Amino acid sequence: MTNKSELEHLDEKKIEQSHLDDVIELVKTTEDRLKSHLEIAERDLEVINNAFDDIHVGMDGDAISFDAALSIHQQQQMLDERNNSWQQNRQRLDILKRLEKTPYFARLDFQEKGEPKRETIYIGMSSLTDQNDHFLIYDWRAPISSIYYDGNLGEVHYQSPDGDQEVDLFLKRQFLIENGKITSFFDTQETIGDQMLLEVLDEKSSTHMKGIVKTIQKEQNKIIRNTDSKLLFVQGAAGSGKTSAILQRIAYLLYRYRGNLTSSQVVMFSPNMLFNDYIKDVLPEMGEQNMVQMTFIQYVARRLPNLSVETLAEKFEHDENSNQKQVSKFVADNEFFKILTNYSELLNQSGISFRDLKFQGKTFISKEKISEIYYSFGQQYNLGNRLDATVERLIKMLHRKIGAEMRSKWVQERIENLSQEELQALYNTADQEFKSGDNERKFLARKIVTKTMQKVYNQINHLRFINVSANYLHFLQAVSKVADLSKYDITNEQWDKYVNEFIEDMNNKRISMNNITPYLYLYDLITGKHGELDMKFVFIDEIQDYTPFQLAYLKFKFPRARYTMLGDLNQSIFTKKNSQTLLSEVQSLFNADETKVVQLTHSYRSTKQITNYTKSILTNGQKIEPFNRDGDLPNVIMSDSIKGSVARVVDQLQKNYEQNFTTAIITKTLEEAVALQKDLQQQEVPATLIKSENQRLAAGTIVLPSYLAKGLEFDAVIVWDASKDKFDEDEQQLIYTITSRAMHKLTITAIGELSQLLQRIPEKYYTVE
Ligand SMILES: Nc1ncnc2c1ncn2[C@@H]1O[C@H](COP(=O)(O)OP(=O)(O)OP(=O)(O)O)[C@@H](O)[C@H]1O
Repeated sequence: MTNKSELEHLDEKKIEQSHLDDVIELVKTTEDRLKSHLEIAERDLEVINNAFDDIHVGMDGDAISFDAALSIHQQQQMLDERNNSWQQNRQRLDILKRLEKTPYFARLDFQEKGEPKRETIYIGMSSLTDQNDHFLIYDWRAPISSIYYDGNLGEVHYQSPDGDQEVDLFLKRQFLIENGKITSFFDTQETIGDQMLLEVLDEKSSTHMKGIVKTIQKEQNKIIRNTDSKLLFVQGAAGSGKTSAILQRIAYLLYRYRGNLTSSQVVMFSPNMLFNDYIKDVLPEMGEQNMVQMTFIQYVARRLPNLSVETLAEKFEHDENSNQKQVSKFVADNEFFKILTNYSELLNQSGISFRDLKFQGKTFISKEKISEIYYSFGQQYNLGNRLDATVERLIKMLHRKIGAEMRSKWVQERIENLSQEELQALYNTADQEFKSGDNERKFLARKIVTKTMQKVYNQINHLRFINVSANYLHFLQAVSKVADLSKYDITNEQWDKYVNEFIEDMNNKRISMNNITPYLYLYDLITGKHGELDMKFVFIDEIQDYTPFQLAYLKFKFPRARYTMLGDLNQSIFTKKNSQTLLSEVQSLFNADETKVVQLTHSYRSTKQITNYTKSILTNGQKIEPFNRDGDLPNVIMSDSIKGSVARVVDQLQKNYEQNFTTAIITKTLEEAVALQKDLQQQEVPATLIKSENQRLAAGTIVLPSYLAKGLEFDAVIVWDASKDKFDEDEQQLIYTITSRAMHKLTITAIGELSQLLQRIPEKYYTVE
């Protein structure tokens, strides 16, 4: 830079700072205005609440007059409205407080095609207008803001509600602002310049994920702003910003469809609960509410509270032999989904198993009778309305039974033996009067029988008379007759074994991950349960760990939703898929013209040195391009005993600490994590053991098993015990997942000899100590 241009730059900075000061001033006045609105609203709420109390006090006994009821209703409505607007204003105030520190991060100068004048706009986390509705800040999600992320200078396009718009872009300026002061700014030709990205990526990791609004990349912007695909499938390398991009996408969608979309109509399936905790601040920091978030296991297991469902740890540490693998593959397949769907159609003629409905230990309506009723409805009925009609009929029978039962001996005896308190509890009012003793008896008899029969009523309404496990068992038994198992390399004996394991599990009140989804699917088909029609967007992260069956089931459960699926086929730690099969299986669930596939190949998380190392682990890997950020080469520490290796880990922790790096030590299994943390404790090295997904990430050194590290990232990672034969050949993806968690520093430890999977990596990519 010449002196002149330096001077110009300084002048320019002054002008920008003075503009920034003006904007901050306006933010502050807007804040003050809002605060006084809030105070008034709070006082109003108090007044309404007090009035409410007065109405309640004014009511005589239980009889509510029509006027009082109306008044309560009106007051309630008013209260709700005020509460809502108070809530909205509160949220807006939080946003303004953030804007006060950093109102915007970019400026664009452009001229819209056909317009006479150039325009200058500033882009920030949220929009801000002055008294004349003139925009001082544009929300990063506004249509025009798109050109900040997408375009180079010159002619660029963006999508507005009126269609494609063309503009001539003259200037793209980025600001770094701290507490209301511009620390630096730079004009860029590029999409989002490397300089700003580099500064962001150089920051330290934290126990909570950060938003990426200022530096969204062009490819990521495509994902964020896509609105026309039914299925948006994102394949991205480790650290390519898949998770970051979907969180921004959710914020974008909530903005774009404001008024028609609420956060409860967006659900995200994530790899584990630890990850949920990790990402939970991103949306609130953008002024949006979090979506519904859960893991697939949570989603299915909550429907079967009486069965214990295989856990993440059990699933990961359960070693299958090759026969079992074949069966697991078959029951996880799309084909199996179809077989089950077809089987359910046969059930419309015959075959559903029922349970006796019991009352006081005796059969009240037998399963044969229920079956007779169920199949008495004509061919035009489907499974769902057949069941509804059956429920209706059973309830009628129950009512008849109540009438008959009222005269029975046990009821008469019960009435005679009622204590004064019990009597009082049965009467509608304390001083209830009856025309005759007979009337009173009838009243009490009905109350007693209805109360006792309530259980049966609940059983009918909750469909307890359907024997779900017997139905599922019949289905499993029928599979070997309706499907050609040899096509899947499965013998009849192997299949029988699988069926017997299901029976054994049921006897022990357990269910495997393999069975739970087909089990629920059959239940839903029998009960005719429609999916959740209200859900508008479904996000599935780490898609590679889902089976085609599970995906088909989710599609069935959320039939109207648009899907965003993200994954990295190189990180399949459960399904161990190594090809594009998943993508084609997923695509088969959607129309090709409604599907969009996006590839993210740049990896932002790790230094160039770490990415070069981790990508060499993959022999069949996708294209991965490191981001040009420098750091140390990964180091491999060889020891000849566990004790020696622990001592070296302690040294490395100290070195990382000196560089201000937080370290995660990742072990393959939970057992190893527990043992290692104990060893560290003995050496008085503090480290938190994360042994379950229900825990939270802690600050400082942590030790955790591989399957809990999914989706997370740490300044420094130490891979514990990557010794020879520790990882099988098909566990390439697992070791890739572990190592790719490191942002700035990666260390591998091994005892005796290094894992054969890591020996293949070219020596130039690491050092050995
Ligand atoms: N455009 C961006 N600007 C700034 N940081 C980014 C950007 N994209 C990604 N990052 C950073 O890169 C890191 C990795 O991002 P993220 O966790 O979203 O990747 P991922 O593809 O979901 O990774 P994985 O599949 O390995 O879990 C995060 O620290 C994120 O903040």
